Amino acid sequence: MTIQSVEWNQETNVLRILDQRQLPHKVIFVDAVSIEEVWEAITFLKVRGAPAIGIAAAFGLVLWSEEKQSNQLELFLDELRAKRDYLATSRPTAVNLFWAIDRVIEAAIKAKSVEEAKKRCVFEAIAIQEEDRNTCRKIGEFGLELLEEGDTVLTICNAGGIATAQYGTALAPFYLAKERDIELKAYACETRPVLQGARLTAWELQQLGTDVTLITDSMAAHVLKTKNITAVIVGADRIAANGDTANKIGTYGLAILATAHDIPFYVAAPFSTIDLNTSTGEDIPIEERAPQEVTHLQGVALAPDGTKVFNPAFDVVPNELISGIITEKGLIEGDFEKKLQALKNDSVHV
Ligand SMILES: CSC[C@@H](O)[C@@H](O)C(=O)COP(=O)(O)O
Repeated sequence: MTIQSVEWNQETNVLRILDQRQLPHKVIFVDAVSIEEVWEAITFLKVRGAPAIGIAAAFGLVLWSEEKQSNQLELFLDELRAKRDYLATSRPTAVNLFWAIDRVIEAAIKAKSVEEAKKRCVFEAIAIQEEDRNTCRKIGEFGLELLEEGDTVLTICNAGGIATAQYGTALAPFYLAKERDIELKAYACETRPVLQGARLTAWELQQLGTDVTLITDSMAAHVLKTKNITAVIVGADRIAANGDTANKIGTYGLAILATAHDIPFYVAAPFSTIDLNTSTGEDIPIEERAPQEVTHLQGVALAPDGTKVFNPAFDVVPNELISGIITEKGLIEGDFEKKLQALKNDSVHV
């Protein structure tokens, strides 16, 4: 059984969170018992990766609702909405956060009593997590169809099982390949400044028994030119209506490099990451994080005191550089705008 980034305990009302800041050296779980602790866990990257952030936030609302003593439904729902707004301030880019907490609110407002609203909150959060597991498995299946035995994939950041309910998005094909005894190889960009590639992807693929080679981000061009890379596959934090995709800083550069070397560049993401209310990548809010992430490495200062820093956590890949978007409904290619719109609220497949 793979490690779960977020696990809800129905008996104790505790949310167990894998503290991803401690990986790969320590596999430590922390217990969140309040909505504030969930906010803190998301903001400071104990839990990270778009789908996992959404799942954690949904359970954050559950934690609040389970604690709330009230018989007045309207008051309860007003406060729940305020807590939704509070959680929405934890990180700005991954749209799964807003999607998940809005789903919990939509479920709760159908209730006729506080008791029922509380039950609906738990039910919805569990459903979001369960659905994500199934969704990621399907992404893995569709992703694997693009690959053959012996292929090598380059990725960035960590879009793996610990960034989702299970399997991951960009890493999901590796899980499916392992089940089917198909050998795939991976190159993982270390992903400065927070090193999700080195700390998380290298660790996760090692656990899986996949042949993974770690490179620094600046080696990507050389590797794409010389290492017979079949495809670049990355995750996403938000996909705009026209297909422009925000993902971990460095992803845009990889898309340019993949295009220059005539290597397909795929985005793997669930439909919960597609935001039709955001028209283009220009409208996606890009999180800027603390300068210390750049000036320091694991607490050790690299730059002189007072160095000016720019630290955007994400960048945006324009749709024309994307060969296809691997979703739970299949591979989307071509006119993203039209196809995303048609598929988003529809049960049909590509
Ligand atoms: C399946 S996770 C997809 C994305 O959220 C992932 O690629 C990513 O960029 C995560 O950034 P992070 O800052 O670690 O939350």
